[in-house]
Amino acid sequence: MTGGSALSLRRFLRSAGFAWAGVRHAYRSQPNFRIECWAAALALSLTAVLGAPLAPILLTCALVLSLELLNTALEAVVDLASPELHPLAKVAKDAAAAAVLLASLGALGVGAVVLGPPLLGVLRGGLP
Ligand SMILES: Nc1ncnc2c1ncn2[C@@H]1O[C@H](COP(=O)(O)OP(=O)(O)OP(=O)(O)O)[C@@H](O)[C@H]1O
Repeated sequence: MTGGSALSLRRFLRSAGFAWAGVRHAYRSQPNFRIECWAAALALSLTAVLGAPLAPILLTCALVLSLELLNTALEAVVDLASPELHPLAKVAKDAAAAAVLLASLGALGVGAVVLGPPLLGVLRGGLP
């Protein structure tokens, strides 16, 4: 490994460590993020057990969790910039919360379309 690529790997691992700290902070401080993590784990387990297509479920889980992390980041920035009540702070927080809600509703739809039929099949007869 050349000196340059060793340096890039170290930089990548350092950045990944910061990102992991963000995930741990969100998991500790945001009840909604905890629920979404466990819902994603459940959806991915069901996908594996039922032999359903993985890609749409994986992408949907990543979308919801990423938006919740961005919502957490935005809340922190808004609280830092505007600790007092301000109409623009409310717009920012509510719009970010709406993005998470919209993605979560979409995830429910994707889950129903992708996992619904094989789940019904199992409930009617046995594993596929
Ligand atoms: N600085 C502020 N100025 C104006 N409105 C705010 C401000 N901070 C929060 N709000 C509004 O008050 C309501 C509740 O805000 P809060 O921060 O408790 O959000 P939340 O939805 O409970 O999210 P979380 O529980 O993840 O912090 C939201 O409508 C939000 O937009």
